[in-house]
Amino acid sequence: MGKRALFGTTLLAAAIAALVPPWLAYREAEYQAYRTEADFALGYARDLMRRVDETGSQAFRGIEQLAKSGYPPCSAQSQELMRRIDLSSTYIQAIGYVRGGVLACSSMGDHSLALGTRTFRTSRGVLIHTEVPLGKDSSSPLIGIQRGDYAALFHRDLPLDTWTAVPDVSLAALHLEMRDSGTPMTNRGYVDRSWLARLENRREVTFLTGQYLVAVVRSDKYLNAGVAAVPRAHLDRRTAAAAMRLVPAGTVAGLALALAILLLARRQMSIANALRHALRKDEFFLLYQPIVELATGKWVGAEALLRWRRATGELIGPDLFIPIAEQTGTITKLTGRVIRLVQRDAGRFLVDFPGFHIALNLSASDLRSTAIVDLLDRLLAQTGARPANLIVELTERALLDIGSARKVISALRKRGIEVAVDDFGTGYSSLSYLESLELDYLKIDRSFIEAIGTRAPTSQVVSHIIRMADAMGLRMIAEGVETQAQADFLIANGVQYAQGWLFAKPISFDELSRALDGTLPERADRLAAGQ
Ligand SMILES: Nc1nc2c(ncn2[C@@H]2O[C@H](COP(=O)(O)O[C@H]3[C@@H](O)[C@H](n4cnc5c(=O)[nH]c(N)nc54)O[C@@H]3COP(=O)(O)O)[C@@H](O)[C@H]2O)c(=O)[nH]1
Repeated sequence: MGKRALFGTTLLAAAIAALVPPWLAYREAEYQAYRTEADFALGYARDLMRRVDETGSQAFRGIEQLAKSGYPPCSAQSQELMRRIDLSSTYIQAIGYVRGGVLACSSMGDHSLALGTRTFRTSRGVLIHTEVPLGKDSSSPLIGIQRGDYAALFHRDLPLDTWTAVPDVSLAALHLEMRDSGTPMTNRGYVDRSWLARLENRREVTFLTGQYLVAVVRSDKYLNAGVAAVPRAHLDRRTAAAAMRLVPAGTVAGLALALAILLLARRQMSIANALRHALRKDEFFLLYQPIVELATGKWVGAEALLRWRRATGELIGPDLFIPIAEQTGTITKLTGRVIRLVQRDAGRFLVDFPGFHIALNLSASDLRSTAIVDLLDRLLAQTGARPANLIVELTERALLDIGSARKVISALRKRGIEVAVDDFGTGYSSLSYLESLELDYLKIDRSFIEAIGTRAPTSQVVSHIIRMADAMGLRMIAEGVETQAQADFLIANGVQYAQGWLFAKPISFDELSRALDGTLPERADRLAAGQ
């Protein structure tokens, strides 16, 4: 990524980081306000439903008592029973005997009362008289429930009488079978009957519609539903109050995050600048970590590992600067430098040791063009080494751009330079993905080697990786071998090569060369021959 692009990306990331937390805080405020108001609405609807259910229960109990009493209708005993039922109930206003749509006698006495024409028959055979006319007044406050020959009357508003504290909340109890027509059994304020459809098969539901937050609760006992509709203004006020608490905290978090991104980017950019300076000042050098053939213990190669020593003497590890070099586009220059350092260190060493190899790490950017192949060709030409003296290590991440990777890998292998997939198992690639590439070695990541013989969840992974590499015909190099037990396990499981502190830490080329003296037959022969 170029300097400008990095700068732009950083600013964009900082802007997003600054805006997202306050936005999330506002969404959280909306959610909390909705939950609170929805809980209130549900509470009102549930309470209304409980009262309506109790009204129905009192009506049906009274009617059953009268029907089972065996007293002749409107007899003195029957009317006495009606009065007792009426007095002992909290909701019933009157209960009586119905003849031809008229309450012929009731707990109020002998005078008759027409039940009106607005009557609905439920599927359970109950008649609901939604407007029982009281005298000349057509807007009757009474509602009647009739089963068989008896009916109980109620004051329509009785189940609503406790909600004086929330006068603008609409409330209604509706019979679920009344559908499009019919008056609610009881109601206050605006209620839309179509809201019932939102219940579907649920027992209760809350939702926002138009100017209301609505709760609908179905009765457990009867075919009724209670509805409570809270005006949206309540919700808006509660959202604003919650936002006043949460958004400032979100804003602070957002600004802190944006600042952290800017500081991190500044640090990255300063390291990137320092890297460019270091390249000019030649502050890099290589260490080589031997790669051991497990069956013989022989050093058969070494991985070149880059180090940066600043003018101050400070040593910086590749874990810190390689990722930044990759992000800032300096990595191809660094790889070029590594190749020149190998050339400088090894000289004609690889001609002397044709069986020895140097492994080089490449990054994703190195694979974008075949220029890397030309650099390696030049290294071979200038050192007199054979292609088999080089192994190229590619991380799974570098292989993500499979098109470019395939092109470079193919060019390398055509020359006889072998290719290893590095840090295998740490993410990114799938088996089928790897199978589609021509590879020679699979390096088993240190994290899996560490887990050998432990109770770590990944302890079994290494066996799977070994089986998989075998099946793909790949040779294996285990990374980070630190104990003899790990080495024994790897030998027993057929892993051919390893590197790690058990055998040797990364060392300078001079140390490598000295340590190899006499250990390789080539060098021993030459020494014996006095060359
Ligand atoms: N693109 C490039 N990447 C490079 C280059 N040089 C190094 N790197 C990558 O940086 C990562 C860290 O490397 P380093 O700090 O050098 O660590 C290596 C070994 O020192 C370490 N190691 C080896 N054996 C052991 C061990 O037994 N225990 C232990 N704790 N650490 C051990 O592992 C690193 C080697 O890893 P790998 O390359 O995966 O084989 C690292 O990812 C390097 O690849 C470069 O020039 N270019």
